[in-house]
Amino acid sequence: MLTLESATVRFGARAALDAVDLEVAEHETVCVLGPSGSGKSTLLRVVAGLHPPDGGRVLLDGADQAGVPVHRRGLGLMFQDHQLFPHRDVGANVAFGLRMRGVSRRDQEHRVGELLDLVGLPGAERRAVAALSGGEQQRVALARALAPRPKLLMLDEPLGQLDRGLRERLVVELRTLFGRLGTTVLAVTHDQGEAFALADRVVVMRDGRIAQVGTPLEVWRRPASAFVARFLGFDNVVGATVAGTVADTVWGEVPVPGGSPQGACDLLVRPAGVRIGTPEEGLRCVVGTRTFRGNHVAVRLTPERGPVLEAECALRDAPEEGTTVGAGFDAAETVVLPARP
Ligand SMILES: Nc1ncnc2c1ncn2[C@@H]1O[C@H](COP(=O)(O)OP(=O)(O)OP(=O)(O)O)[C@@H](O)[C@H]1O
Repeated sequence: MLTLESATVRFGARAALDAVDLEVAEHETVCVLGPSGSGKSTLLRVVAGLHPPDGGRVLLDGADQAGVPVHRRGLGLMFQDHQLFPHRDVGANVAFGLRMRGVSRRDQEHRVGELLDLVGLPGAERRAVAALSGGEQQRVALARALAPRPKLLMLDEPLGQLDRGLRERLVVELRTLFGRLGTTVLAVTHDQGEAFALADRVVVMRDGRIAQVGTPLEVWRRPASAFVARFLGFDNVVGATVAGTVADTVWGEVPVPGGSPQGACDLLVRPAGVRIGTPEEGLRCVVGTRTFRGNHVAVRLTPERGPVLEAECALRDAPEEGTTVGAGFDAAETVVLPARP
């Protein structure tokens, strides 16, 4: 339904979007992720028609959108810079897009009621926007974006300003809602947790290019590069040379899954794949900080050689800070990443 063909946007000599190809299928939720400045908002703005591409094309249902203004693209926008109208009540905010399209007053009222039920704010039509909590305002903004039944809903940091607990709850609600409505969604977020919980596919961006596209599970299991691995929060990445099922690294020999690419590469060892034993077993390390994360502990280990290692262990197995332990590696939790460029 949405196709980007080699979409390019330049600011001066720099490409904020560098020949990006992307397809979003009908009923699909795609989340674009990436560090600050990687081009996420630029991608959304090009699709929305808020910024013309300097090269390439944007197609919606096969139709080239060159020259088509924002309000003619059939999109629902929920952008940070499209805040609610503070002096209008909830009903008037949700009805905005319908009024613009000349929908009759009766139909507007009916649709607004429907939308408010849908986003969990039944009967809120006459409430003042300023008197709503952040989460409620977010729901109103969503109802407003959905009201004209857009063919594509575009969200920019949809839950950005909300606190963590509320975000986690809303993200599940959104996913259920989009599934039920069959809405096609393109969302941008810098929060990986949010993207992974919401998306059918995630797009990881770096310097205006796509670093990886895949389902959350694919990207999580097999990051395409050291960049993606680090972006996902995996810091145990070292240079390695793989021969058979063994990677030679600064940490010593690390077992890797059968069928891994051979030769020079980057190697990711997930924290769950670092086993902590006695100093006689494996790589000698001094135990640094321990961070309690609900049902496990993240332990930072300083090995006798090579970069810091993060290990994950059960609460009762967490070693004392300052003690010396031995680290072993589990092949099932290692991923051979493509060679460095
Ligand atoms: N109007 C503009 N003029 C000049 N440069 C711009 C403009 N808009 C964006 N850029 C540059 O383009 C690059 C991509 O910006 P963009 O806002 O798309 O990134 P982003 O991934 O959305 O970042 P963030 O997460 O911080 O919002 C950045 O280097 C940014 O400085």
